[in-house]
Amino acid sequence: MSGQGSTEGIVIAIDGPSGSGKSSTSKGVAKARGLRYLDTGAMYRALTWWMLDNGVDVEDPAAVAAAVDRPVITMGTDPAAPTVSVDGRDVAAEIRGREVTASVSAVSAVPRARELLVAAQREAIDAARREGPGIVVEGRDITTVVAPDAPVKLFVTASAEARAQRRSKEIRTGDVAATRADLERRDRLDSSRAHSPLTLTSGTAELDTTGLDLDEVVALVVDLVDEAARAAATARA
Ligand SMILES: Nc1ncnc2c1ncn2[C@@H]1O[C@H](COP(=O)(O)OP(=O)(O)OP(=O)(O)O)[C@@H](O)[C@H]1O
Ligand SMILES: Nc1ccn([C@H]2C[C@H](O)[C@@H](COP(=O)(O)O)O2)c(=O)n1
Repeated sequence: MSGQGSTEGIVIAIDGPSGSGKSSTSKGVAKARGLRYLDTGAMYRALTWWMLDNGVDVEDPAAVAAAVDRPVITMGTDPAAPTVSVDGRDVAAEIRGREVTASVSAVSAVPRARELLVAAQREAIDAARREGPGIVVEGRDITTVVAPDAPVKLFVTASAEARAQRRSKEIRTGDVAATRADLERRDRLDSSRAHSPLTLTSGTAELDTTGLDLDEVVALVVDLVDEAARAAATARA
């Protein structure tokens, strides 16, 4: 709850390039305002993990499309302890591995994969709205495709160097140049695919976090959420 407006049922849509801080910011905002949190990148990663584990050729879009209905992906949306499982198995660690990271852009470019996951994401949003608290959803096409009518839409960015430095610190590698090359490769693929590419469109505010620490970014976004809640309360009065 904010001072004047309720955040009940609110949807916050956040997109941005790899490693820009979408997950950390989304979790921080969701915790601060008692909202749920949905990491849609984890859903594409879980699907990719299943494809690799089942010997599907992830570079073959027809093979991916034919298998896409088979795994059951389940997401836990508590921002303090988000979970991701495939056919009942917790895959939180596996989906962050090198192999999945290298293949996830190919799988997420397959239209049938997007169709299924977007439908699941919209169901999660509807459930959160029905049950009260509202939700922060982050990914690559949330502001454009999944929830284009969300009252708060943000495109979180940071320079490639800042993103590479942050990610290198997180995964404890000194090879910042290789980390940067990985991030930039994924950004290129995710921004140039034919279906639902990562794009900043009008109506979405860009937030460049290059010179800001995480607490500052979370505080800025919480202010935007409270402002949207107040505006909604005023419109209802
Ligand atoms: N404003 C910030 N200042 C410093 N570090 C940050 C900031 N925002 C995020 N980080 C750190 O940067 C790393 C990447 O952040 P995060 O995982 O939230 O990015 P992401 O956009 O969700 O990445 P991906 O798209 O790969 O899932 C994490 O280690 C996180 O703690
Ligand atoms: N809404 C989304 C979310 C993610 N993806 C794809 C593209 C990313 O490279 C990959 C992994 O996401 P991350 O964990 O880095 O956030 O999943 C997408 O296409 N659409």
